[in-house]
Amino acid sequence: MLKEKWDELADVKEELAERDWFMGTSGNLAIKVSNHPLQFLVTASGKDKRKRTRDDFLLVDEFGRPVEENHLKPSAETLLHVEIYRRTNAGCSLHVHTIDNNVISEVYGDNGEVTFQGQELIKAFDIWEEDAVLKIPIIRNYAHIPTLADTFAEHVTGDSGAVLIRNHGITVWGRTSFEAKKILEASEFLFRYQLRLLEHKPYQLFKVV
Ligand SMILES: CSCCC(=O)C(=O)COP(=O)(O)O
Ligand SMILES: [Zn+2]
Repeated sequence: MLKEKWDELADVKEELAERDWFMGTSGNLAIKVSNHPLQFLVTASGKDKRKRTRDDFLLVDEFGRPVEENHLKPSAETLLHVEIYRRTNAGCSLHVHTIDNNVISEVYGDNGEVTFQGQELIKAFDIWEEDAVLKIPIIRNYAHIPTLADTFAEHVTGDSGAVLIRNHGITVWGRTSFEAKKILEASEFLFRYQLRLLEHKPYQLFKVV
């Protein structure tokens, strides 16, 4: 099981690396290994996530502490992943910093959320109604990680979802790694679309949906 989950997360990491979503060692990924006790694999802190090595991940418990003595440190943002696995049935959580998610988070940061409507890719969030509205929350980037995790946790209300951290990045989660990746890719598509749209229709910024 552990080996299977390790390989699954390593494959996701490789795919996100191909998209160049781990600039400057940023980003962290996690995958649940067991429910009782709650244990998940998380990326080791400060690594170049474009490389595939035997030190890429370590197993942590429900508090984000390494399960075994280890020379590796869990991601500095492990507590955000902890909140996801404690509160939901998610199986995988992904955090990346991109230019698009940072710019979107700054443009709409004062609103506390960014809203999308009338875009086909909203369906990737399992929202199928014709005029459905997708809201992605934007939270403040607290340097104190327990405070960041507490603020983040307020928005972790379902087994899949996405939260932007202002001028920092996005964290998404899903029941499976496939679902988490789908939500991440769809979010980044929507962010790029919205930013491109603003170049052509700047007044869209003030449109209330
Ligand atoms: C160098 S990026 C700053 C830390 C961060 O936001 C991040 O995503 C990576 O931290 P980690 O400890 O998971 O490597
Ligand atoms: Zn980060």
